[in-house]
Amino acid sequence: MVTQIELQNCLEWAQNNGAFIDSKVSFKITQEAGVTAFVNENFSPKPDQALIRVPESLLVTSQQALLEFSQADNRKRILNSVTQLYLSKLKFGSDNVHLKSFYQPYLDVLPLRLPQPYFWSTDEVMNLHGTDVYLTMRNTLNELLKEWKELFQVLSIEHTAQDMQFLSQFHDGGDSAVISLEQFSEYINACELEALEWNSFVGYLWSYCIFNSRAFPRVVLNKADTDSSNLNEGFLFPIVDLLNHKNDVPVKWEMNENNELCFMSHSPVFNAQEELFNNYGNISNEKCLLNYGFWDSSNKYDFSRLTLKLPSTLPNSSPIDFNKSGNFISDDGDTTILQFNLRPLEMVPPTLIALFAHLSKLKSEETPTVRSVLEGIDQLTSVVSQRLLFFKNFKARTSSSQKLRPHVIKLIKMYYQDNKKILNSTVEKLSVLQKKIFNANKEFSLSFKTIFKNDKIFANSLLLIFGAINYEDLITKDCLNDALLLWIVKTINDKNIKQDSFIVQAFKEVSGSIVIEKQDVMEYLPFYKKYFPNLSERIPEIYNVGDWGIRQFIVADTVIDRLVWIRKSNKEPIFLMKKVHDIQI
Ligand SMILES: C[S@@+](CC[C@H](N)C(=O)[O-])C[C@H]1O[C@@H](n2cnc3c(N)ncnc32)[C@H](O)[C@@H]1O
Repeated sequence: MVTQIELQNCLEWAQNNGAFIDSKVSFKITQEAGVTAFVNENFSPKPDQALIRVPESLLVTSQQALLEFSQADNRKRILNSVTQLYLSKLKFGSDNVHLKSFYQPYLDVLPLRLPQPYFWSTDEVMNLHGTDVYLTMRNTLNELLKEWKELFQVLSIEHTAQDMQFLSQFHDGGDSAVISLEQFSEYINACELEALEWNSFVGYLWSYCIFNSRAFPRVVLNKADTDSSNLNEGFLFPIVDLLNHKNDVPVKWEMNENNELCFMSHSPVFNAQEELFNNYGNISNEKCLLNYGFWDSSNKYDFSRLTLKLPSTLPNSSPIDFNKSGNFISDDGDTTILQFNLRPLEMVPPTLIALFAHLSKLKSEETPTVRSVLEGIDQLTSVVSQRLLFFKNFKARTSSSQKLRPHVIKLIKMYYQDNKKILNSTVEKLSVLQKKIFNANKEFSLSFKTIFKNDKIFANSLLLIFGAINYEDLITKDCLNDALLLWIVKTINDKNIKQDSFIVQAFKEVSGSIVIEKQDVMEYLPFYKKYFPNLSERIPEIYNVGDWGIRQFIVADTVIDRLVWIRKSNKEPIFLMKKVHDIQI
């Protein structure tokens, strides 16, 4: 941890070199967040009152980096990488690095041991296995390794012996292999931070993490050369980078006419001893963890990610443009990966509902229908519930040799708990949405439970056939589908039933278009023989009125496919009129 003396030296260095720090602001070192800024007295900042001003000459930018690595030749694409390498050289290199002695007091307050999970022990990292954070870390490290190798090639820098040995484990030196997070983690942990060489991969990773957690975007410097290609270019802003983060805190960073970069807080009032925060952007906890190594359980910008791997044909056939909606991640020709953010304070993303309604569509449905949407919500609920189970079943694990550090276990537990909370609330939201859609379409529905209650003669016949005393018995005796088939054919044969009933209409439609092959008949024969001619003889007042031929049952089964939605929560079959349901995306 940074010491009080190092912090003091850095503040003095900045002030001796023209920085202004308002006397109402002081810095302390805390157990929870390292260096932390506080206000000393109650006050209300005036609009545009700079609490901190730092001359441009104190910033660490790509300009200084290019003086050290002139071979990089101002290539915009790699400017951040060059600055990161420069930072590694400043921190871990010898004294003759450009401006090293000047920046030394600042370099001393950049913590060597970082809280980001890239620097956790292998056992700690393995507790994230199966999460999105785990995948992101693996991908980031693989990308970073490639970026670092390319940079070294451009700058003709040699790798350290330790890095060479690490890379030699992989065929073609890790160029095309995907290195596992476990392998990376073991390697990172094997490197001693105090003895890092500036050109080591772990040195570059340290620098990347410092940059990721402390850099500011170049656009705030108001430089005329700012164009779209260097919007991502960053620089280090000593002193202001000692402020911790809080979402929604109103702050401003601005260059003044004296070429000083200013930090303004637009909070209306401060109380003495209150923390003075910066705002790194309203960020989710996943980003807080990966980029900064902390977690805030009250973060309203938090979300849980739902990653779906689908055969490419499925999303491709849907009318939704997932690229435009921002859900598209990748497609290798066979599999498409889509990602959806589930946010506690927002509704379930309509594109996600629309996708599942599309996946639940029948061939006979050209557009999403009430049935396909309700069915889609059921399917989506299953997927979310499965993910929920993963987060619920988490137990911190460790190999016998390594101890998990308590503050890391706390972070990991918060990660699992908060994801669990979001997924739980998503399941609830889906249930509420499903009820809302169902209730809005109630007049176009008919539940089999109601049919059973109202059609006494039919219900009595089921007592004789299945021994079902009540509706629930049909479920326990597993004869609900047979009962449905019998009821549909009975309804069609009933002269008193309105011919415009949607069930009769659907039956007629199917009956008029269906082509029945011999093998269909063979398939239905066991079912048919189970009941006929027996039923026509035992209960002729129902089962000997009209047409009870096998064809009727084949048609009735297709009618069930098209109209019946089986509510997942209680397995209740409900007839739904075929009706378009628009989802506003
Ligand atoms: C830009 S630095 C801020 C100065 C930092 N406290 C230090 O000791 O150097 C960002 C780092 O500060 C810590 N940090 C920032 N905001 C925090 C917060 N709200 N809670 C806990 N730690 C925080 C994290 O370690 C993060 O990586």
